[in-house]
Amino acid sequence: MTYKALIPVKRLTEVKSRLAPHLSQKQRADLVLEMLRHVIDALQTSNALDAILVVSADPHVLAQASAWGAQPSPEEVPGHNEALHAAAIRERNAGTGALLTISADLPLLHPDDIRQMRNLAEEHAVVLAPSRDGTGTNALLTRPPLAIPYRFGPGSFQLHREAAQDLGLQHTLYTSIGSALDIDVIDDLTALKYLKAEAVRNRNSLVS
Ligand SMILES: Nc1nc2c(ncn2[C@@H]2O[C@H](COP(=O)(O)OP(=O)(O)OP(=O)(O)O)[C@@H](O)[C@H]2O)c(=O)[nH]1
Ligand SMILES: C=C(OP(=O)(O)O)C(=O)O
Repeated sequence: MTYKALIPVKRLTEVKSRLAPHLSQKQRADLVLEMLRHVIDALQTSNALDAILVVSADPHVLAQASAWGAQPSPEEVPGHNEALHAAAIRERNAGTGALLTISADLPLLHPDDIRQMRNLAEEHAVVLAPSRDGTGTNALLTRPPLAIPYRFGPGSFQLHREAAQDLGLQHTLYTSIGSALDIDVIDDLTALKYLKAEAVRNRNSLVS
């Protein structure tokens, strides 16, 4: 079965508006590209995926994705959920068995996070990775693509979980420091400093 990742990325002129009081537009664009590269690297290193697609309307994002070994996927329909839906339809029609739709702004994501979500997907049609505050969806693994509709936005975690429940699908949660910390507001950048050290300690304890 073919497993692929979809990473949605806005136009760089529009990213991280919640950080605008603290960072210039260039700083926000550079931050997004730095985190995107980290997410692509974690996905590649996991060896758990057959392809990684970056879905964006921004030519610079698509070019960087290609330079980093991901597949550029030009946005066919504008909008977060709409762009992902169009890409997922195309992948389902092409025979892709499962899609890991994952946010581009997860600076502590680790290859083990991907491996563990993929393992969970063997027994569950839907794997949900909530954001740190429990309201967002930082990663959504569905087998097949579009097993549940995309409902990204405020309160998306509950909406995605309710969709799986309403459709009677086997679903489960995956939570780790790496999957839960997405960078949206200035407090997330503060938390990053502390959680990075904790993530390293946790992994060292696992391997020791
Ligand atoms: N391709 C695409 N990706 C999007 C769109 N809207 C959001 N995303 C991506 O979806 C993920 C979550 O997006 P948000 O947190 O809502 O947007 P953001 O730029 O990270 O932050 P804010 O501007 O503060 O909301 C990020 O990877 C975004 O780049 C869209 O319309 N098209
Ligand atoms: C879009 C989402 O999150 P955020 O805007 O907080 O990144 C989401 O979790 O559905």
